[in-house]
Formats: sequence, structure tokens, C-alpha cells
Amino acid sequence: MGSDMFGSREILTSAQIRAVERWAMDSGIASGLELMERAGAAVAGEIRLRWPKPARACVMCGPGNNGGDGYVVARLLNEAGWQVRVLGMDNTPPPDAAVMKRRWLEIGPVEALNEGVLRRKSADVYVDAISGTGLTRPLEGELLETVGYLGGSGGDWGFFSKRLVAIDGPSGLCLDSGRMLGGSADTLFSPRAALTVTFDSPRVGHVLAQGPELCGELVVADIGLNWPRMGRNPPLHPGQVTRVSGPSFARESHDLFAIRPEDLAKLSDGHKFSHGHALVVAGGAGQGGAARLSARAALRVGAGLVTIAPPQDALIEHALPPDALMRRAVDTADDLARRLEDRRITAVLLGPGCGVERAKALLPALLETRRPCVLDADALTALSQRKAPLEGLHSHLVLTPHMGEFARIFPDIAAKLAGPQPPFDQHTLGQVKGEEMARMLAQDAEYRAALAAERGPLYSKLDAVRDAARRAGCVILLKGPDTVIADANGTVHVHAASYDAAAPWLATAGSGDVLAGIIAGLMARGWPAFRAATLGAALHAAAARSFGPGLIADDLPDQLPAVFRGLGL
Ligand SMILES: NC(=O)C1=CN([C@@H]2O[C@H](COP(=O)(O)OP(=O)(O)OC[C@H]3O[C@@H](n4cnc5c(N)ncnc54)[C@H](OP(=O)(O)O)[C@@H]3O)[C@@H](O)[C@H]2O)[C@@H](O)CC1
Ligand SMILES: Nc1ncnc2c1ncn2[C@@H]1O[C@H](COP(=O)(O)OP(=O)(O)O)[C@@H](O)[C@H]1O
Ligand SMILES: [K+]
Repeated sequence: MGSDMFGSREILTSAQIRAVERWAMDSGIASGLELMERAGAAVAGEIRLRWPKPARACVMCGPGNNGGDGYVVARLLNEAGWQVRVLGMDNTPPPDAAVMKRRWLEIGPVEALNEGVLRRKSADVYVDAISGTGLTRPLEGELLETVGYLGGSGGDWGFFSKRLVAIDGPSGLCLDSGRMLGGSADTLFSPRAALTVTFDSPRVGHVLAQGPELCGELVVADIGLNWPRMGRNPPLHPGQVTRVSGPSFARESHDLFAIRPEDLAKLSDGHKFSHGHALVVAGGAGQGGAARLSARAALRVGAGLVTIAPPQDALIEHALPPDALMRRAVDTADDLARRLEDRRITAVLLGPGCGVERAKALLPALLETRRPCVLDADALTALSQRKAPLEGLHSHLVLTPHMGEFARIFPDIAAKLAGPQPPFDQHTLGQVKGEEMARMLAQDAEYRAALAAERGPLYSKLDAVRDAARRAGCVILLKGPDTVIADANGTVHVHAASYDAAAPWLATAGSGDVLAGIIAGLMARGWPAFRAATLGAALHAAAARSFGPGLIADDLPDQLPAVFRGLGL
């Protein structure tokens, strides 16, 4: 296991990459034309790596700079001996794209970009340069038909998905959310690329939602933008808007993965008693398995001591291994409060196998101590059933919901994420009334404001988790193949299983209990909530990869030593 798989890198929104490009051009690092030439060269190079013999290419160029990249690809493939057809639009492109189009026109013609021309299916490779980061509204008319045809409206998406190369992303995909612009109906005919080549950094939309599925293999090409990244800067406070000598945008760390050199040092240092003490609350008779999985994970991640705390009458069930576990009964909220008077208990996990009623009874006493703590599973359901679900939450807390639990605690945010996306037409608005209508009108206004401010137009999982964490005042880790973690200051981190080696076998019963235990163990060891959650998600996925297919949750904690060895600890 190479430690490179743990590298952390920034992912950017469309507005951020535009700011980076503008900064690079303004500071004389490269002109727009040079950047476009490098972008096109990177795409042509990746194509030639995969199709080493000159073949037939059909390059589809849209109205903007994404189309400009396409004209460069066409010219370079032609120079390499390929037979190239170019389909394009009858518009005045932006200046750099116009130059690239003229250069192509010295070589060959531009045919009309429409479904009819595509139906002839005369190429080995199709290059989608129709839209990239500049897509701001759903495609319409001929462009929509063309993109739908690439997505299989003619009954054969399998044909295109094997030979479609997308520049920056398949067209119609919103690179800020990973969702197709234009609502769910159009996703039926969303183009799926075999290969997507993007520039400088991944975009948010490459790793969230449908992005990974629609982009296919993702290559991030360096086009020499050379901007000062967070990693190379003096320490920044997360979420801070900074104007260092680089492009100016909110330097939120939208980064992928989590293990950094300072984590490695801290994981390997120290002495048993400096490693803290995690208390894992367990449930009544017959429910103990989940909490024991969590407790085992907390031990394996290096908590010095772990105590499992079931009710008195279930204590006997927990006489099972691991023997390193301590066992103490906790029946009532008073028992828990007394137990937590011991300041040596440095983190608490409540939820796995706990039972909703028991979690509800223990929650107030736990929250009152403001002890670092993870709330998972039944504790999340218990939260959502309180009159004021978010009351008493604080910044030393990590909530680890899956989408169902998240929706019960933040129903409005989940509805906004799952529902149709703006701009809403009269027909859509005609179908709703009351609060739903008010919510959609507000969302529509937000969409227009976002466009004006050059932010991404669609509400993404990243936005949703950030909004939820701000509202709750704690860290939230929303599970899924695209796990998103946010803190109350707006710092967001994505752990995308799709980005490196996918670990689909993580989706197995009890794997969430292990994740909660890993995070609680790290918090017991002194990691702050947000770092514990991001590092925990990375270790959890690494453990799954280390075991491989056939994994059950019980195997995960015992893979952690191999993961640590792989990290050189
Ligand atoms: N900046 C740089 O230096 C570099 C940029 N690079 C490349 O530029 C790409 C970004 O280019 P971009 O901003 O020109 O927009 P792009 O993705 O081509 O597509 C949108 C175009 O379509 C239009 N449009 C929007 N919605 C529409 C709709 N529904 N139906 C119809 N039209 C619609 C919209 O214009 P509008 O009509 O909104 O004015 C715009 O013209 C980026 O992905 C990368 O590939 C690289 O070369 C590296 C250097
Ligand atoms: N398709 C997937 N690929 C990779 N990881 C996934 C996928 N779906 C879910 N996961 C991960 O699997 C774990 C499942 O947790 P959870 O939903 O709580 O399950 P359980 O309740 O069975 O423990 C989470 O860490 C989640 O991020
Ligand atoms: K594209």
C-alpha cells in the first residue's frame, strides 16, 4: 500500500478554478491562449496513450472555451495522423476559443453540431468539448438533443460510453455538484465518458453524486497554473477568506483524503496512558454486537483504554473478547454523568446498538459535559425525535449520519438536496404550494444570486453538509460513497471512495459502527473533532481496501495494524 494513496489534495469549485486561471493570466504565468493550448495538448496526449494508432476522431465543440480546447485537440490529433471531423456551433466564441477555431479552419471544416450528424457514428473516439465549467443553465434544443444522444437516447449509450472522452466533464454535468443540470428526468440520458481529462485540480462535481459514474476514469492534467496551494502556504485557519499572493477566493479546504505527515507522527507517538480513554455506551441485552465492533475499532486505532458501558443486566454479554476492553454498567443518565466525572475519559461514543429510548435518556447528560463525543445510529434517531434536535450540540461533537438519518435531523436541507433544482419553470412551481413553494422560490433566488456571484448554480452534497454543520454548530460526517465532512466554520472535506481505489465493499452491515469507533478512538487520543472525522474516514476506507473483497465489518478493526504498517508506522 503506497502512502501516496493517502495524499490529500484540494478540489475546486468552478468559480475557484476560474479565479486560479485569472490569477495565472494576470500574474503573467501564462496567457489564456497558452493555457488553452496546454489543456488541449493534455487531452490529445491522453487520447493517444489509450489509442496509440492513429484512428478516427469526432470532436464536438460547444460555444465557449471548452469548445476552444476541443479545437486544439482536433488540430493536434490531425497533426498526429488522425482522421478528424469537427462539429461546432455557428456563434462568436470567446477570444481564445475564436483563435483556436480559426486555426482549425485552416485545416478542415466545421460541420453542424447536432444529433443527425452524430447518428452516422463514424468515429473511434468522440471528444466532448461542448460544455465545461461555464455551464450555468440546463442545455436546451439541439445541444440537449445532442448530449442526450451521447447519453443513449438512441438506445445505444454503450457505444459512446466506451469511446467518449470528456474535456473537464461530460456535458450537462454541473461541476459544482456532480448532478446533471436540468433535473432528474434528463439524467436518464446523461453521457457517460470512458475518460475525463480535467486541469490542475479535480472539481467538486467530479467526486460527488453522479460525477464519478459519469466521468469514468479521471485524469488531472497539470497545465502549469502554479498557484500557491494551501499545503505550501503558512497555516491558514479553515474557512478563512485569505488574500495571500495567490488567487483570491475562500480557501476552504475542499480536499480529498485525510492523512497528513503530522497525523503520521501523532499516530505513532506516545505512551499508553497518554492515549486517552474512550467510553462506548452499549445497549440492552441482545444488542451488544454493534457497540463491541465500535469498541474494538477504538482500541485498534490506539485509544489507551476503552470501556464499554451497557446496562447492568447486559453486562454479562460483554464478557466476550476483546479482553482488553473494560466493562462498566451505566443504567441511567445519572450513572453516565457520574462516570464522566472521571476526567480521564477523553471521548464518548453513543449510538451503535444502543436503542433509541436509551440514547434519548442519556443524551442530555452527555451533551451537558461538553465532552468530545461521537453520535451515531440510534443516538441520531434520538436527536431527531427531540423537540429541538440541535439543542445542546457543540463543537467537540461529531455526528455520523447516513442519508436517512441526516434527512430526519435536517429535513429541509435534505429536501433541497434531493428535490428538483432551479431554475424552476411555471409548470414545476404549479405542482407545489405552501411551504414547499416558498422553499423553492427562495432556492430559485439563491440560484440566481449564485450565478451573479459566479458560484456553482446547483445545491450540492457539499453545500448541504456545510449548511447542516453551521446550523448544528458541530462536525457532521455524511456517509456514502462520497463521504462529506464539514465543521461549523464551513471547512469541508470529501472522502471519495471513487477517487482512488474504490472500496464498495465498505457498504456492509456494521461498517458504520466501526467508523464511529475509529473516530471516537482518535478523539480519545486528542484529535480535534474535524481532524478525527477526516482521518477516521480515510483509515476506515484504507482498512477496507487492505482486506479487499469478501470483507465483513468484523474484519475492519483488525486491518488497522496492516494499514499503519503500510504507512510506515
Ligand atoms: N479560462 C481559461 O483560461 C481556460 C479554460 N479552459 C476551458 O474552458 C472551459 C470553460 O469555458 P467557458 O467558461 O467559456 O464555458 P464552457 O464550459 O465552454 O461552456 C459554457 C458555454 O456555453 C454557454 N452556455 C452556458 N449554458 C448554456 C446552455 N444551457 N445552452 C447553451 N449555451 C450555454 C456559455 O456562454 P453563455 O451563453 O452563458 O454566455 C459558455 O460559452 C473549461 O471547462 C475548460 O475546458 C481551459 O482551456 C484552460 C484555460
Ligand atoms: N458505495 C459505497 N462505496 C464505498 N463506501 C460506501 C458505499 N456506500 C456506503 N459506504 C460507506 O460504508 C459505511 C456504511 O455505514 P452505515 O450506512 O452506517 O452502515 P451500517 O449501519 O450498516 O454500519 C460508511 O462508512 C459509508 O461511507
Ligand atoms: K465537456
